[in-house]
Amino acid sequence: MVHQAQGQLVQEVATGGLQAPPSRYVLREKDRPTTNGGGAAAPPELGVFPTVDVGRLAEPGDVEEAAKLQAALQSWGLFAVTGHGIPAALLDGIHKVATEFFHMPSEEKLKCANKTDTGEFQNQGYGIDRVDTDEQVLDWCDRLYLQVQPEEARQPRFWPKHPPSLAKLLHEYSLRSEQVAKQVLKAMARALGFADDFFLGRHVGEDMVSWARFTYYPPCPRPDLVYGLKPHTDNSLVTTLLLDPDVGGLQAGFSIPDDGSWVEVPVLAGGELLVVVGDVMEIMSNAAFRAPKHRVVASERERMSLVIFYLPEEERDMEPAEELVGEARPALYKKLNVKTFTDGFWDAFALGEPTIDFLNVRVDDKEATTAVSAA
Ligand SMILES: O=C(O)CCC(=O)C(=O)O
Ligand SMILES: [Fe+2]
Repeated sequence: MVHQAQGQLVQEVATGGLQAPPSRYVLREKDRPTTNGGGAAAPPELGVFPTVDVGRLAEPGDVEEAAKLQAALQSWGLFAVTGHGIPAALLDGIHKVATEFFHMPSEEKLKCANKTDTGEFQNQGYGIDRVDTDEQVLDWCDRLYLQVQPEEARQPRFWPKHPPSLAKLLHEYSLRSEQVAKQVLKAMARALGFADDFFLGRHVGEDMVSWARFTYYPPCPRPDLVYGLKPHTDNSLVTTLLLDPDVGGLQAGFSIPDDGSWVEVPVLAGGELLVVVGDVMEIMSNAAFRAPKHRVVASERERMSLVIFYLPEEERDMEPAEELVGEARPALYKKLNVKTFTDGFWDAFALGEPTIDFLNVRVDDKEATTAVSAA
């Protein structure tokens, strides 16, 4: 339920020598990042933070790299990617220019505001994430959210005209990022013993939809009291992230050991991208791959990240691939429409709930037993 009042830009809240975040941002004590495991080193079960070379993954004979991907998917569900061939100047350029965008006066940025022509909130554009209730604890970030693919679905009114190179750099970066996402999806198919076109082509279709999210985390006077971005799993098959090369804050949440630990994702300063498995992949793979929970802890320094989410086309249905369902492993998730899922993501996100639980997508044990015995 979209609230009438959508709240202030965090960047405006954060100006003028603010001593502490206003109460709308302050978490209950039990949720605060410092009292809740607050970014520990990885437990030994997780191993070192995984890095995969996508150039090597493209060579089907490279079993060593395939094994690294497999291990990364079974442990963290997210990993750094090297060997993508994206020029450092492009990565650097898009990061700088997008940061410049957030440094421009609000008046300029609000030309791309996340409002429809009649002033209603909509996901696309510049602003804060959707506010649904007065009780919702707000995240310490502003964002610019844009549909990137298919190209004909882009809505130019939300694409910044300033800085002038931003749109062109986003376009160039998105072409490169798409190649990375596709390489990873092909390798994930191979990791399950299928051909490259198992996800891309067969279960996802030929054309993916993609959304870019630039997130700006203004300097926060008390990072221990707020979330930069609340815990969530991504609404995607896979997500590529260009993290801030200087300021960390992304943390992954694990249930090993089962104490709600949060583990720091390292700052990637060598031109690596990060790839994260999303909910849609968890469903389609029948939980062969799981979407990791993650969150961002704010900082006293500003931070900017660029994320691209890859999804199947809206009108398609998603469900566990039939090849991954059998007597030994019944379908763990129900079939549902991609658009229903992505719309549900925003409702769930505002509540801070996982979309899969919010939309009741999991098949419960009783249903699973009935489905198997009926088959
Ligand atoms: O800013 C980051 O590092 C992560 C952002 C993120 O998880 C998201 O936009 O889904
Ligand atoms: Fe995310």
